Amino acid sequence: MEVIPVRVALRCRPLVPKEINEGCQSCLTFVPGEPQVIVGTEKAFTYDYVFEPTAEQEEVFSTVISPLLRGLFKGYHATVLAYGQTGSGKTYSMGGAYTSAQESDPSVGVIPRVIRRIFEEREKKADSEFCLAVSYLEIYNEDILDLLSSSKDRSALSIREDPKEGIKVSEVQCEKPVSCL
Ligand SMILES: Nc1ncnc2c1ncn2[C@@H]1O[C@H](COP(=O)(O)OP(=O)(O)OP(=O)(O)O)[C@@H](O)[C@H]1O
Repeated sequence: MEVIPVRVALRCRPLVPKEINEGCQSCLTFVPGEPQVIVGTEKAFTYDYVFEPTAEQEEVFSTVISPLLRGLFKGYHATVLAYGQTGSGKTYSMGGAYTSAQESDPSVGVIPRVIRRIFEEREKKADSEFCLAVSYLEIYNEDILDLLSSSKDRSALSIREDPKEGIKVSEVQCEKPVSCL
């Protein structure tokens, strides 16, 4: 059987206070023990994982992200894509609204948890050589912006296809330690 290297997780967030005040109601039913939701009364959708509103960040992380991190340390690439309409919880799940003061807070999301785990793993594997680098891009109104750029008026970057390196964003800032250069 062909292995599909893409997994889809559905996370349903709790109603936010504004929705509760407006009298909104959840329209999803969760099928116990199955990664399946029913919208209304009859439309059923099945995913690789389904998280109910009560699921906490730790559960999402240990179920969906931890296997990717195990793969990462065996040399595989990993991509996590948050997709959903505005207000559906992408920033919350990815942990984009995170400050260093909240580092150990159970509410922190995927990104700070991944970073913590990578550094912990690096400590454990003292016999391996690591090179950690980071870039941070935003696509806004179809423009690609470099969030690590300190220049005040960030100009949009372009995507190019390099015969050797493949598709890349030219001139993106990549923060890496001197030992990796
Ligand atoms: N699992 C959750 N538990 C509790 N609150 C949540 C959860 N997911 C999202 N929220 C809350 O719902 C609101 C909207 O979430 P968020 O800002 O993450 O949405 P978004 O998908 O990033 O929206 P946008 O596309 O507009 O940036 C926020 O107030 C957030 O705190």
